[in-house]
Amino acid sequence: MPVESLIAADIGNTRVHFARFENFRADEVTPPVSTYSYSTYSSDIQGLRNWLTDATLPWYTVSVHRSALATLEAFSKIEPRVNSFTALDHLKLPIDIAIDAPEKIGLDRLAAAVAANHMREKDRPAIVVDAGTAITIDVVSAQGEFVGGAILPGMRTSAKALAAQTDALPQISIDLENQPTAIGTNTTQAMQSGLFWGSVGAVRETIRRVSDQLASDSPPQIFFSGGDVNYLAPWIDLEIETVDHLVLRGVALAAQTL
Ligand SMILES: Nc1ncnc2c1ncn2[C@@H]1O[C@H](COP(=O)(O)OP(=O)(O)O)[C@@H](O)[C@H]1O
Ligand SMILES: CC(C)(COP(=O)(O)O)[C@@H](O)C(=O)NCCC(=O)O
Ligand SMILES: [K+]
Repeated sequence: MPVESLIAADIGNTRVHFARFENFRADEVTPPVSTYSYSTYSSDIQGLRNWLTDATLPWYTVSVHRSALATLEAFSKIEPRVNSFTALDHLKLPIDIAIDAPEKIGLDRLAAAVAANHMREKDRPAIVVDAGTAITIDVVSAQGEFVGGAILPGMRTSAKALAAQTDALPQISIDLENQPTAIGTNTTQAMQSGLFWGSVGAVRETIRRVSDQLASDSPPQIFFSGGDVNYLAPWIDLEIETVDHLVLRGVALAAQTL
């Protein structure tokens, strides 16, 4: 039976994203009617309560952060507007998985792949880029199997690593709104340049290598999503499709199959 109205949650390492879907249709991968997010570390449950409507709905989640999942699950037990709470695992996500240890795959990666698999043109493989705490670049084959991908640090994660691993480099804030000058004339600018343009180049090169390895008859369709997508995507110089809430849409699709 289709689950037309539901709450989907994507519990990431920086933010937890929620979406309410109404009149969800799998054939259209209907976008959410409303979204909310809180920090993974502070879990603003009161803000979540305020965001909820009066409707009592079933909840479905994917998580890559255990304590934030535990916090949300505890909330679900005391909140009357949570009808049911399903933490999806790889067996409940509707996609064939062709990797070494399917139970170890990040469920956000898998949920995004579910959505991309649904949205891609038949016979074209999909490459799914999700830019958050980590940047993940994953592949759905032309046959619709999740076949693996690549994981690299997100820009803020790389910035933290530079500050932590050196004596002299400061912790810098990453200004994603303004693209940095390539030739930095001070330490902060130099770090900003390397982090930003390095990430752009890393993503582009990885997509190129992945495409080469796929060697598919039809070119892969490239989907971009995640909190930092709007900063990264304009610089990739490839035909890409930016999709809001790809992981959450994958969760909503999975709910239809349970
Ligand atoms: N310290 C921070 N302060 C403000 N925003 C941040 C900070 N760290 C990350 N962000 C933003 O939070 C968002 C996290 O992206 P998201 O896709 O939700 O990642 P994840 O799934 O890893 O939690 C990004 O837009 C990122 O730029
Ligand atoms: C790679 C990730 C850390 C990305 O997390 P995110 O940036 O969305 O917070 C997450 O998908 C994860 O914990 N994966 C587990 C290992 C794997 O996917 O192979
Ligand atoms: K990510």
